[in-house]
Amino acid sequence: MGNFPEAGAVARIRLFASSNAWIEGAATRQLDQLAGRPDMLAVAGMPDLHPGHHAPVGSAALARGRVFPDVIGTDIGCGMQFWSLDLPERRLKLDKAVERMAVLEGAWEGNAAALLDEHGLPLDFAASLGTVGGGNHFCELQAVEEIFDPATAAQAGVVAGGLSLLVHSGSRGLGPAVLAHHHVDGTGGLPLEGAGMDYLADHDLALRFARLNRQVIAGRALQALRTEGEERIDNPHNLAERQGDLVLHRKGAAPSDRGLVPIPGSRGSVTYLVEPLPAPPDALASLAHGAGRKHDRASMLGGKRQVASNLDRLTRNPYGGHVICTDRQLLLEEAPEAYKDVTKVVADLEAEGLVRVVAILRPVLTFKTARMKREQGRVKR
Ligand SMILES: Nc1nc2c(ncn2[C@@H]2O[C@H](COP(=O)(O)O)[C@@H](O)[C@H]2O)c(=O)[nH]1
Ligand SMILES: [Mn+2]
Repeated sequence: MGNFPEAGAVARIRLFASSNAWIEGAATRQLDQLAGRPDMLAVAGMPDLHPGHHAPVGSAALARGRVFPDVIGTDIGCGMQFWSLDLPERRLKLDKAVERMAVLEGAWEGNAAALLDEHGLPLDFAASLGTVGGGNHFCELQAVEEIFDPATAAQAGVVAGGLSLLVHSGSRGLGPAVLAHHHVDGTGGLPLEGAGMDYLADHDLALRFARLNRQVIAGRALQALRTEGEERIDNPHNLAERQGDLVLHRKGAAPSDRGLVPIPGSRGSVTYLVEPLPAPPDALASLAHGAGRKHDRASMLGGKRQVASNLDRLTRNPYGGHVICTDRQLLLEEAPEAYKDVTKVVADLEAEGLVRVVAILRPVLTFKTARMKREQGRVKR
């Protein structure tokens, strides 16, 4: 992982963003606080950096002999899964697809318990396997906008006129249960020996649950679209990775050591498919995982923006595509304007020599889950 200062010394901090990148002071302060935790060797901030609960989203942190569950947070294993479809864009019947993809709102009708059992995973959250979950999770059908490197794009099944699916979801109820079980007060984390290893064992189950969840969601979407497809990329961005006595934490940071990486912007902007380049050790084998939030949820619900938005506008995208989401509040919170400009984020990664753009994809149909009725009621009060 490179030569970093020894534990006890000041951890190295590196921000991979241009001076005009949109990065809040609160996020850089969180990056400094992360670097000040015990046994921390190095932290990296990506251009999608924004404030998180216990650590900034868009960051990676390397520690010796210690793991920090609160840094990874509740949605352990959340990530992006990319599928190529055997359906050319010219054969897509968008109206039918909009109608059929709505099936994702309900529970999966398959045998979740049997599948989890087969994968050696706990059954406690079987009911949510194959569901997208709320917030900024999504399942999105995408079309090819531009290909810069056809040979590399073909490795991910991206060809002119083709369609792909990007699934963003995590470990549903399992991640929060794992964090609650290994709760630590304060910012001291857990020593790797003992309690830290116990956490990592449960964390790994949540990581595997999250990947399986994305696979089931993709399978349901393919069935709804009456097509077949192939999983090409699975890139988790909330995870801890142990390498000997080192622990690499990623909080909303995409691993750059697993092949091509999709970097989505929002339901109203493009996704970049990038190839990671050999990077300096300071980057901690990580990249931006998206555009990153520019405005928090509360400010997206504020006067001006809300007045200007009707449901029709909110459920269309600038490319003529559709958004399936029956929850107006969520549509506002997750409006494209809530996010930074993904083109600038990717330009910063390119300028830092971390990636090369392989292709650009545009959103055709985005599915977002409506909040549960009970939750909606709580928010309104
Ligand atoms: N293509 C889409 N991208 C989206 C959508 N909603 C959010 N996003 C992007 O994904 C990341 C995910 O962030 P995370 O911190 O929740 O893991 C976010 O930063 C946005 O850039 C969408 O509907 N479609
Ligand atoms: Mn995520």
